[in-house]
Amino acid sequence: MKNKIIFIINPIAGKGKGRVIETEIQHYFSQKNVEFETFLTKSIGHATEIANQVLTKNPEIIVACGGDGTINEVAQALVCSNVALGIIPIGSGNGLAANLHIPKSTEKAFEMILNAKINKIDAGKINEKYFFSNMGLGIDADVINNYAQTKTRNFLGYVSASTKAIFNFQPKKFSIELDNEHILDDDFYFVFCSNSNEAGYGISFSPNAKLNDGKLDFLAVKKLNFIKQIQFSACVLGKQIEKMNDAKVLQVNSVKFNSNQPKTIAQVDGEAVIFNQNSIEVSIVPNALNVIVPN
Ligand SMILES: Nc1ncnc2c1ncn2[C@@H]1O[C@H](COP(=O)(O)OP(=O)(O)OP(=O)(O)O)[C@@H](O)[C@H]1O
Repeated sequence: MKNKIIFIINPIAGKGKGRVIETEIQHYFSQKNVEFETFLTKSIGHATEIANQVLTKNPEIIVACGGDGTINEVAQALVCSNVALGIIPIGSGNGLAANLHIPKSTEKAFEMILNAKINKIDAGKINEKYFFSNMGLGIDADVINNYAQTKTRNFLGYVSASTKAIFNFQPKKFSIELDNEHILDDDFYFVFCSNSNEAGYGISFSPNAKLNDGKLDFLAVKKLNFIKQIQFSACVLGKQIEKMNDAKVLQVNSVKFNSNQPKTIAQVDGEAVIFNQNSIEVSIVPNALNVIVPN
């Protein structure tokens, strides 16, 4: 019998898929020659707690069943360990899973876990917290904070959260240091660091990002008028953001953000995070995580 596979399932992820996946896992894996266990998350942060607890049982693989938020919580515990992260993408956006080409079909994703082909990917670090897909402090952070307060966890929920964010948006004042040198001091519409080339729903603010290049893809866009905001959206949808004159696109190792506000509203892997600090440091940890990928 192969070593243990642990499944950590977010029952509220996606469009209710989290509620049925446990039965599918039990049905599929009980027919295979593997030892496995399933756990359901109860609240925000619980997936990290479970992952830390089950690491003491020396599992071979811990599988996050959910979206980018659940993957982030499970992977926090696996950074720089030998345990591989598996992903069953049942979230609503599934940005990281899309970049890794993880099958959307549950059965194909199960097969992938059994094949256990492992690649190393980098992790981003924002202060003491890891991210694997992206983080942002601009209008995206407002969208995600609005989304966190809605009950509609699907694309329509993002549309409604985005509309609210656009109409209420106040530019964010930051002083930005890139690789301890470049200084940008301005009011920003968008400030973003990415490890992955997809943010979810096929949308990308960093189409050239690679998960294993040891670099962060940085994007900053100064405050924009309404027409330019439409131009920004068109460039993002066309994956041509570097062609926009107002956009600064760079690959870096580290970024420091300073603001004159006592707290900083961020989105980290699509989840709302509030830092009670005005100084945010972002860096990259190369080859930090073993991830199961398709053959
Ligand atoms: N039982 C639970 N009740 C409420 N929230 C939960 C529960 N378990 C986990 N969560 C939280 O649900 C949030 C959303 O999870 P996740 O990102 O995996 O799904 P999603 O938002 O549908 O997918 P995506 O991020 O790909 O759009 C996470 O912040 C997670 O901490």
